[in-house]
Amino acid sequence: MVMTASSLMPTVVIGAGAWGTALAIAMARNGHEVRLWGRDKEQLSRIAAERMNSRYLPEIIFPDTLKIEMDLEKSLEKCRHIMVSVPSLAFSEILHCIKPFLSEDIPISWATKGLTPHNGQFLHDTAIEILGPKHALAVVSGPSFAAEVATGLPTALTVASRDTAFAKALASALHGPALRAYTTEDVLGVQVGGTVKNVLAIAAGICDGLGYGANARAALLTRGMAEIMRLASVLGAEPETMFGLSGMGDLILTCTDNQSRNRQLGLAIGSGLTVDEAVSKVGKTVEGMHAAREVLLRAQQAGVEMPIVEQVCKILFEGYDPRKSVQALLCREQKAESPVIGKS
Ligand SMILES: NC(=O)C1=CN([C@@H]2O[C@H](COP(=O)(O)OP(=O)(O)OC[C@H]3O[C@@H](n4cnc5c(N)ncnc54)[C@H](O)[C@@H]3O)[C@@H](O)[C@H]2O)C=CC1
Ligand SMILES: O=C(CO)COP(=O)(O)O
Repeated sequence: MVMTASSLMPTVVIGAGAWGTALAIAMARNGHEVRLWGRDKEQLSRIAAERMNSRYLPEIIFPDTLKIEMDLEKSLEKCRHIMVSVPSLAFSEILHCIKPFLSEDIPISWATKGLTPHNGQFLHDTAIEILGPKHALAVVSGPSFAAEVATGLPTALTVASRDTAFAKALASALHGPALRAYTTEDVLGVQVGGTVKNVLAIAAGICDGLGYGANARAALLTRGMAEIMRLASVLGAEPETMFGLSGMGDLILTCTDNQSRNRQLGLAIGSGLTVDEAVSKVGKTVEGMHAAREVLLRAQQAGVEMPIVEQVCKILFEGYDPRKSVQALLCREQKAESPVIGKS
């Protein structure tokens, strides 16, 4: 059977946070039958009664084709596609939880950005390890704040899958008057960009919180991009992907706009709060905080220098003074500017 947007319906979106809800709304606005499930039953009942997710996306009324699903097991029996949108910390737990109810022809996508905690795996590898090799898998990524997508502001996304039919069908399910969805086969590249940019957004927030100005921010973004490129190329991703929506696009968005929770954390640290105080001030999902150490470890294993990521780790986990970290970056050995492979 040819895979189309309609053949992916009903889709069950797992994770009724900001992004899961926004993606469910986007597909439902295109007339697709979508079910939204979250682990908090009380919150789900409230969403069902109000026809909106007032905690994360207030005032956005759900389209009629978006239904709330209280019983995950039952919804999995009927669905034709599952989209996971929980934080990376919960990703493998969710896959273990749904696995017993899945047949192998059900395609799975996720919008989670980050790595699997403790082993630092990319989520695609974790998905294969848990679910086996038979499911079609896709990653949704790109510069996309949930609130703007839910409001219907213009946005472009990338759908990455080794299964081109699935990528096209999912892109078409998401594609609407204000949402443009592109496809790529570079699953690894899309995951590298979406993961590392969160760590760099913390760095950009710190830099701005310290009041270091626009020149410093531009330098940080550019050198941060060089770090992404180096890691991506050593891991085997396509360099072009880094210049696309899921790489440079998301790096620019997250490092420069205060809607980013990663940037918010950095801003709070840069303005003088301790890391613990900053975490509780932001009080939301901050993926870069979880990914930073794992990204650095991967870079070290691959022999890639990522000085900005390294300083972010020192600030987050070793109590380094952010001013001293910036100083350490500025004091690095003088060298030719080179964002290319193998150089630093
Ligand atoms: N918010 C945004 O604009 C965007 C978010 N993302 C990514 O999407 C992922 C989810 O982020 P958000 O929706 O923003 O987070 P959120 O904090 O708004 O919501 C997360 C949801 O996951 C649920 N959850 C947490 N642990 C769970 C578990 N063990 N089992 C089931 N549900 C669990 C929470 O109850 C909550 O409903 C993250 O990886 C984030 O980087 C990607 C693009 C845009
Ligand atoms: O990934 C995002 C936008 O593309 C959301 O960024 P934050 O998690 O930093 O809010």
